[in-house]
Amino acid sequence: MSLLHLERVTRAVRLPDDTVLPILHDVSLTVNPGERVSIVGRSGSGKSTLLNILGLLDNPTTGILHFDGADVSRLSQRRRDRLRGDNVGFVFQQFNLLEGRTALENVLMPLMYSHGTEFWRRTRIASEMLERVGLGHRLASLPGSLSGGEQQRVAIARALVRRPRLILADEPTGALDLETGNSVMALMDEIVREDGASLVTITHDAAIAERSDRHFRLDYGVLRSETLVPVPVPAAPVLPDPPTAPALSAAPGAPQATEENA
Ligand SMILES: Nc1ncnc2c1ncn2[C@@H]1O[C@H](COP(=O)(O)OP(=O)(O)OP(=O)(O)O)[C@@H](O)[C@H]1O
Repeated sequence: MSLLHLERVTRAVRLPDDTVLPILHDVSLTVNPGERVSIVGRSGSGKSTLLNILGLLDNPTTGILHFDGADVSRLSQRRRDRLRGDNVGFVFQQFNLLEGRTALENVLMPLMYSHGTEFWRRTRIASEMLERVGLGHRLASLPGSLSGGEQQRVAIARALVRRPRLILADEPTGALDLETGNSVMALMDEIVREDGASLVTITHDAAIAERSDRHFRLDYGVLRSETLVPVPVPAAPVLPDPPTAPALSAAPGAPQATEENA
């Protein structure tokens, strides 16, 4: 059974002048357990609107949205919130960590809504998750004292600490340099794979999109499946052959070896 299933989903908003602005048009998408999907699209194409629907934060205006076989539109707000809390983790471009709280306290946050053993063992679970992202030695650090890559690793630990079945990543490398972004994505991929979760990544970056199993493009609210052309690896520069003769004697104007100066 699919984890997430959208069929002919539309989303429109009513503007203050009472006109209706359509944002998403007949979006159909199925995400299977363990699958990694990327969505690219220009600014204003409707990515955040779609992400809010995928993450059960917002309802479609029309169309079908099923999560793990359940028709989300039929659920009460309380049950939908619980379904989201138990099953969905979010990773954002700007990390969205609580500034006055330590790394450990940030990762503990989602566990405050857990139940039973998960709740009682929460400090240990959060510490282990921070160890898993390589930050076991920074439990007491405040976000402001961590680098961008470290902050995103805390955010990943927070998103994954309840072992969600779906992770939604919105431009997860957007605030990081290329190298840090790649290592953060590699880490997230690894944990997502180990936990068997599904990952939906929204990105502008073709190299990040390439990591996914299936690729989509959102254009003016229309979602299309896409075949990615691999990002070309720049060719190594061609270096001139090293000089074979001693440079000094070959250079114009260089003193010639004579009997006097030899
Ligand atoms: N509540 C709203 N009221 C009015 N317009 C809205 C509302 N929500 C979204 N829009 C409009 O719908 C379009 C899509 O917005 P959305 O935020 O989903 O785009 P996006 O692809 O995430 O953009 P970006 O990459 O710039 O964040 C935009 O033109 C936006 O102004």
